Amino acid sequence: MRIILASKSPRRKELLKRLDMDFDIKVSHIDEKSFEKSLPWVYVEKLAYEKAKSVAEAEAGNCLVIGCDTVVVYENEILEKPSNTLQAAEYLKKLSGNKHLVYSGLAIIDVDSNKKYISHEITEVYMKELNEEEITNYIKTGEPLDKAGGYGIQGIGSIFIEKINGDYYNVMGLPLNKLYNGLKKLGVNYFEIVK
Ligand SMILES: Cc1cn([C@H]2C[C@H](O)[C@@H](COP(=O)(O)OP(=O)(O)OP(=O)(O)O)O2)c(=O)[nH]c1=O
Repeated sequence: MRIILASKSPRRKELLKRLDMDFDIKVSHIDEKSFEKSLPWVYVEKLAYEKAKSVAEAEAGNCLVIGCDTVVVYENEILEKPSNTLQAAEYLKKLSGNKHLVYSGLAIIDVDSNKKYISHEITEVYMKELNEEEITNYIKTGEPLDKAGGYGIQGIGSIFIEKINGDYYNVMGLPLNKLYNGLKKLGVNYFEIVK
C-alpha cells in the first residue's frame, strides 16, 4: 500500500521516517489563511482534512494520504506560524512563564474506499519565563519562524520547556500514537506495511 504524506513540514517527514515507513511526499496547496478560525480542535481537524483531501483528489488506487495541522493555543487564542520576527516576539512574550496547549489535527484518507479517519491530539506545554534578551537571541537563531507559536520543542526551543503533559510528538507536529490508532481504525496493520 502506498503512503503519501501531504506535508512540506520537515518535522513530519522526520517523524514518519523514524517509524520506518516507506512514503512519498506531496505538498498540499490549500490556502490556510482562507479558513475561519473556530474552536481549536475544529480548526485543526478541518485543516488536516483539507490538506489530505487536496492531495488525495489527484491520487488513485491502493493508497493512504496523511494530512496534519498544528497550532498553539494560549488563552483561547490560536497562534500559528508567525509571519515575521515581530510577531514571533509577540507570541514568545505571551507563552513566556505560562502554560499553553498544542493542538494537532490528523486526517488519513483511504483513496480506494474513500474511508476517512479524522481526529486531534492536545498536549499541555509549560514554558519558562523568558527575558527580552532571551527572546531576541532565540529569534536570531531563525528557528521560530516556520513553527506554530514561534518555537520548536525539538530544537533550541527545548531549553525553554519546563515540562509537558501529553504526547511530545504532537507538539513536534505529528501525533504518532493517534496515527497508529487511525491506521488501525482504517483496517491497516502498521507492522504489515513496514515489513
Ligand atoms: C509547537 C511546534 C510546532 N512545530 C511545527 C510543526 C509544523 O511544521 C508547524 C506548524 O505548521 P503547520 O501549518 O501545521 O504545518 P506546515 O506549514 O509546517 O506544513 P504542512 O502544512 O505542509 O503540513 O510548526 C515544531 O516543529 N515544533 C514545535 O514545538
